[in-house]
Order: sequence, then C-alpha cells, then structure tokens
Amino acid sequence: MTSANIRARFDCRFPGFHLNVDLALPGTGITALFGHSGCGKTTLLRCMAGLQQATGELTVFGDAWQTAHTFKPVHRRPLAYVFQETHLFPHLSVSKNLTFGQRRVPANQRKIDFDDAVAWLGLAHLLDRMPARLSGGERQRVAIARAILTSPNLLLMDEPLSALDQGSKQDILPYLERLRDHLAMPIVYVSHSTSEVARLANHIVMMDQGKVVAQGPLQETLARIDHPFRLEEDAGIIVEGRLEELDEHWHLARFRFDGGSLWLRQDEKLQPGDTARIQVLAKDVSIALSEHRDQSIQNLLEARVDQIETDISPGTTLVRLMSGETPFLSRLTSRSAAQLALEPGQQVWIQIKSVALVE
Ligand SMILES: Nc1ncnc2c1ncn2[C@@H]1O[C@H](COP(=O)(O)OP(=O)(O)OP(=O)(O)O)[C@@H](O)[C@H]1O
Repeated sequence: MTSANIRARFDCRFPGFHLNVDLALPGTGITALFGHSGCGKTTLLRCMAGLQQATGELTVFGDAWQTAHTFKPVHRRPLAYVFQETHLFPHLSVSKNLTFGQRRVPANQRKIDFDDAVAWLGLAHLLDRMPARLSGGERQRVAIARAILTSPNLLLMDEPLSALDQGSKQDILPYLERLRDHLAMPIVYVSHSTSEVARLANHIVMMDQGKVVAQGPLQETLARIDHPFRLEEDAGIIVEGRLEELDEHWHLARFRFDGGSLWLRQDEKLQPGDTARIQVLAKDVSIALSEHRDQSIQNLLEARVDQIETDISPGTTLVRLMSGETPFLSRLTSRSAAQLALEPGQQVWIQIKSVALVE
C-alpha cells in the first residue's frame, strides 16, 4: 500500500447512496474502476477530479489535491478528463483542437510530444478534418489525444467507449493499449465491461454499492476466490503469455505461460513470438484426479488445489488452483467437489473447455 503513487479516501452521501472508499493506486498503467451500474464509479472519478465535494483526502505523486483542510479546485488539478460523449470544438479542425489542449501548458512543462500523441492515436490523416466529418470512434480518439496533450499527471476516463457501436469499440481498443504501454501517466478508467477491463487494465478496483470490494493487480485480483463478482457467468482469470507455435493443419496456436501451455484457436492477427492475454472462465474449468487423455478436451494442465470455497451459491463450489505460478478458478457443483474429496495442496488435473484470446 505504501508504494502507491495515488492515495484516495472519500466519503460522500446522496439520498440512498453512500460512497466510502480507500484506494491505493499505482502511478502508471490503466486502473479500471469496475462494478455494476450505480455502484459509484462516476461519483468516485468526480471526487478525484474535484467535481464532486466529498470529505476525504487525495494525494497524487506526493501532491495533496485534497486534505482534511484543503481542497484544490478542478482547474488547479493537473488532470484531464475524457467523458462518454466527446466535447470537441466544432469550429476548429482536429489539429487546432489538439493544439488548443497543448497550449494550456507552457512549452517547458509539456510532457507529451504533439507528433507522439498523433501517432499513438492514429490521427495523422485526420488533422485537417472538421469534427462534424469524423466518425464517433475518431472523435473519441481526438478527444483522448487532446486530453493527454494537456500533459496531465492523471488521466480520468469515464466509459470512453460506451457511446460507440461494437465495431468502433473494437477499433479503438488497440489505441488505448498503445497509450497504456507508452504513456508514463496513470489512467483511471471507469468501465462495467468485463471484456474491456480484461483487455486494457493493469490494476482493478472492484466496487459494489459505494464500497471497494477488492483492489490490486488485475490478474491477481481476478483470481481471488472471495470477491462478489466470482458468482457471475463471466467470472474467470486472465493469463499473460506468448504465442509459441502454430499448428496450421488444425488451425491452432500454442500459448505459453508461466505454468504450462494451452492450445488456442489460431488468430491471423497474432504470430509466434507475440505476447497476448487469454481469458479462462471459471465455468469452463473442470477438475480430474488423473490425466484423462480419452476425452475431447485438449487443454489439460497439472495443477495444485490452492483454496476451496464451498456453496458460494447453493450447490456451487469455487476452487482456486495453481498451475506453476498461474492461478485458475474452477466452478463446479458442490456434489462433484465432494465426490472428488478435494483438499488444499492436492495435485490434480484441470481440463479447460474453452480458452479465449482477449480481443
Ligand atoms: N448528484 C447526485 N445527486 C444524487 N444522487 C446521485 C448524484 N450523483 C449520483 N447519484 C447516485 O449515486 C449512485 C452512484 O452513481 P454513479 O453514477 O456514481 O454510479 P456508476 O457506478 O458510475 O453508474 P453507471 O455505470 O450507471 O454510470 C447512484 O445511485 C446515483 O443515482
């Protein structure tokens, strides 16, 4: 907790709603604020921006934006905010919209180069366009570039893709990944989309009814057995690794991670050597006491039972397993778990029905 570059504590009440959070966030990468509609994600982001008054404290890279006695107004906080709907100046070209953002910062304090922002967000061919002639996704890319050109210490994004159609969402994700990997500044990103979080986040803050129910590095936190989202259909873990080889005949690709390897359906966008994230849902992982090769599931891994939580909902048991250093979750009926007599420390085989590349 002490190594966090951003410390935030807020307490804020509306009729029927109480936000009460204590956060320790890293100074780089994307932190996802994740939770169902109404859990308080936007309110928390607005508290960080100084747009919502709350009691509490906020320190960003040692700079106190709010203490028990002081409150920096939003215009004195070095932050940028990207909303669901973009607010570009309609009478200015893309290029002029971008320089407008950049000019707010004296030249010697600019941390982001104009050409870098244009390249990261793929805007070179759009610089002379007027906003009215941009697609929704392009407009959002311009809004993001304009935001980072103000050289903020913190970038806040509130569901930046939610106003876009599915195709435009998919198109913009690689740009956000590029920002995540190139920008030194931390991004706090509100989302209720599991797939966006799986693809983009390094760190996650899970929220429920105004409270933080789990927070930490993405992979580690998703693999916890005790957070409330573990009951949902799309609960599962994320594994980072590398594509190792292709099996052209069967259209499969071998994905290597710390703990073993898995076969994935081949994807033309990825070549051997490329890094990738995969998602394995708890409902797609079953457990066997021995290595059964006489069945249809191709992906078998040796693993050790780590934790068991019986009856997370009636008749359902969740098991956390370690394959090397990589955790997996398996959701099974409590009857199966009892029949297998699982115990922490036991060596078993996990059978993975489906492995999805996160894209
Ligand atoms: N200014 C306000 N006055 C009164 N209640 C508010 C105000 N702003 C938010 N709320 C309430 O606070 C709760 C949290 O809202 P918030 O918008 O932060 O949730 P959220 O997690 O961002 O939701 P969504 O994903 O739907 O945007 C909701 O019950 C909302 O109705």
